Amino acid sequence: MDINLVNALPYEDFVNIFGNVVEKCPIITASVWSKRPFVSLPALEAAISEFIDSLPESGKEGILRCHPDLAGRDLQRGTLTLESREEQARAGLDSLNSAEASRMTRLNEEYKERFGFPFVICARMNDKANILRQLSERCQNERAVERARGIEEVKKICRLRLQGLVLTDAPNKL
Ligand SMILES: NC(=O)N[C@H]1NC(=O)NC1=O
Repeated sequence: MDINLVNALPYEDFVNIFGNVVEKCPIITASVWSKRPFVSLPALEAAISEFIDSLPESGKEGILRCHPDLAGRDLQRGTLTLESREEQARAGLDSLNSAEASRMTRLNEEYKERFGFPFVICARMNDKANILRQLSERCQNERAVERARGIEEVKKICRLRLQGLVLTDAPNKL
């Protein structure tokens, strides 16, 4: 999809197509529509990033809380968003053995208990062993470090989702 086409979209279509580039946060997409025209895809990405950075810390934590656990209840129940389902499958999180699954559940709970938001990592850039290792290591961090780290990961997920929508000929939601 050409950037000129993106810029020409009415907000209903823009939100419909790009509303989940940040998981379950269509308000971000709806807000950056006002910043059109974007000179390029990275400019659209930068506008999203700036919006996120402008939020208070509670808002950033809110974004993290919109993310499903990795290999969690939503995956088991089939209630993940399409994007998250594909990302988690790509990292092999839909085929954990029982030892891996129980370790993931225990560490996810420990992480949420400690920080009050879920562990977020760009699943497409990691495999399951790496995710488990980072989950265990990041449980040891300070809350502010983890908040910032989680937001960095949200931005990586967003970049890959945007690229998937704009740089491919994948059918969009129009
Ligand atoms: N918890 C978490 O990191 N979830 C996200 N990660 C990712 O790549 N897709 C998601 O939904």
